[in-house]
Order: sequence, then C-alpha cells, then structure tokens
Amino acid sequence: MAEVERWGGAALVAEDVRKRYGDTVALDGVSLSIPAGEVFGLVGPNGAGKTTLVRTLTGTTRCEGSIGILGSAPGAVDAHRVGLLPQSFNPADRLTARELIAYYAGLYDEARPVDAVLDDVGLADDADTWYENLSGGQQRRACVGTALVNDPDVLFLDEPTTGIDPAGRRSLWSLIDGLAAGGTTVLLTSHSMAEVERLADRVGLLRDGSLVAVGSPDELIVEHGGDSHLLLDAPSVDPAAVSAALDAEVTARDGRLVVRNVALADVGAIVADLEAAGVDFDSFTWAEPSLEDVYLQLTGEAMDDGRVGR
Ligand SMILES: Nc1ncnc2c1ncn2[C@@H]1O[C@H](COP(=O)(O)OP(=O)(O)OP(=O)(O)O)[C@@H](O)[C@H]1O
Repeated sequence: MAEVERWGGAALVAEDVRKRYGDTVALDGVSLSIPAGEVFGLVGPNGAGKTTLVRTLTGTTRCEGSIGILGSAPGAVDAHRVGLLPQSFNPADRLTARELIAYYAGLYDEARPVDAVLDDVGLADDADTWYENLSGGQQRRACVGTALVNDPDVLFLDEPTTGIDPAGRRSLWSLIDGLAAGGTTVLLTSHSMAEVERLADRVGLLRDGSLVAVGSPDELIVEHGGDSHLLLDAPSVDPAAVSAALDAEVTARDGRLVVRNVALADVGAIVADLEAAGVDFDSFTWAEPSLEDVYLQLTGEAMDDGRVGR
C-alpha cells in the first residue's frame, strides 16, 4: 500500500528511468504518470526508445530509476492484471488461432472464454486456421488476442495495428475504446499519428530517449501544431516558385507542397494567385494542424524536405 500512496494511485509511473545498451542511451531519464483508465499514446521516430520504455514498464528489461505498475514494482505486480502485446511476437505456425488464444488463456487461473476473445479481434470465422495461413493482419490480430485473455487492468500494445487493413484497424480501435470505457489503462505505441490522435487521451513524444512533449492531442496541437495550411499536389513544382508567388513559407512533404499559415477565408485568393503565377498544381486541400504536424515539428522531420519561405 505504501507504494500505491507513493505513486498517488496512478496505474503506471516512471521516475527518471534510464536505460543503456552498451554505448547506446535508449532512455535518458523518462518520468511519466498515467492514471487508471487512460489511453496513453507513445510516439516517436524509429529508435527513440518506445519499445525500451514498454519493456522497462513491464519489467522485461532492467533499468535505472523507479517503475510503478498498479502500485507495485514490475516484478511484483500480479501478472493476471497486466496484458502485453510485444512489438515482435512470433507464435508457433502450426497452432490455429483458437489454439493460440487457448494456450495463452491456459497460462492464467482465470481467463476469458476463448471464443469471446476471438470475436473481439475479428477472428471468429478464421478460428481454425493455422497461424501460418492467416494473413499478416490476421496474425497481428491473433497476437492482440493473446494480450486480452486475462482481461487485464493495464494493457501494453506495442504497435498493435501494424499490417492490419483499415477495416481491421477500425475494429481494433473500437475494441480499445471499449476497454478504456471499462476502466482498462492502455499504453499504446504507434507510428500512425491518426491512430494516436483518434485513441489517446494523452500522448507522449519520445525523441532520443527523452520525452519531449506530453499532453492531450488538442493541447499538443495548439502548442506545437502551427497554423492551418494548404496542401498542394504539385509534383513538378519547385517550392521556391510557390513561395515567391505567395510570399509565404512553403515546405515539401510526402510529395506535396505545404503553404503554411493559411486561413480558410484566404484559400480562394491564394488559389487565384497561384493560377495567375502559372503554378501548375493538380489539386489542393486545406487542413487544420494535426498531431502529425506536432510530430514533424518536434522530431525535426519537417525540415528534412527543405523549407523555403519568408
Ligand atoms: N536489445 C538491444 N540491444 C542493443 N541495443 C538496443 C536493444 N534494444 C534497443 N536497442 C537500441 O535502443 C534504442 C531504442 O530502441 P527502441 O527499440 O526502444 O526504439 P523504438 O522507439 O521502439 O523504435 P521503433 O519505432 O523502430 O520500434 C535504439 O538505438 C536501439 O538500437
């Protein structure tokens, strides 16, 4: 109980967590507190330390600093109360989806009915298919199912939707919504900002082993997302030409040009200016800043494409 009080009743706490692999600093003093029932999204570039943080929080790797999970140290917490979907998870190929879920259910004194778990992850119709014959997305869903068998109070999902098609992803999102509504604390890592923006109550952005921002998606967007902007599909156009035509800051991103700081009311005039300047674009989209803009801003990846402007 002393531990619960020490951590203020939070479901997950990290205090100054540090982890090195040889000369590599994977976590450089991460502190975090996640209340019960929160969906917390952990994002960051490859190698930022997300999986390492999940591993330290679940006690699957040692670290410096303190970890609290449901009021206990990771090694002392009741395993029935924790679910983990690791990023890399390769079950035996010659188990059916049903056998795989049943195997994991058998590890606990009390587990959910196997059919209910198969239903949750959308595999009821493929329950008797060998794991090796499931599609990549179905395999990942089966893996998600293994983390749900014990009806955990805290659920770690390390890139759960990788390889899952849009419909399957949406059904997993609904599943996560339902778990959170039932009080499950979820820590989710993802490279999909749309997914995190959709699911997470709060988001933590890791960069080089440090949490550089934590807040709700809305808070982060207001603080770091920048202004609304116009996206131009103009594959053959030099950003400098657009910048000169509009006297505006223009960035190239994912094959499109981003004109920063454009109010919706100004879109018509800007399009007219582009046409007058002979800028050849296929289509345009006006967009409010999103979590993706926050990510690009805070990771510095927005600068990779080269920025031109005022
Ligand atoms: N077992 C290990 N041995 C040595 N170095 C490791 C090990 N695991 C992770 N690292 C290193 O620690 C750093 C953080 O890795 P980690 O896997 O936590 O990043 P990540 O944010 O999860 O990346 P990704 O988005 O690619 O999954 C990287 O530099 C990685 O190479």
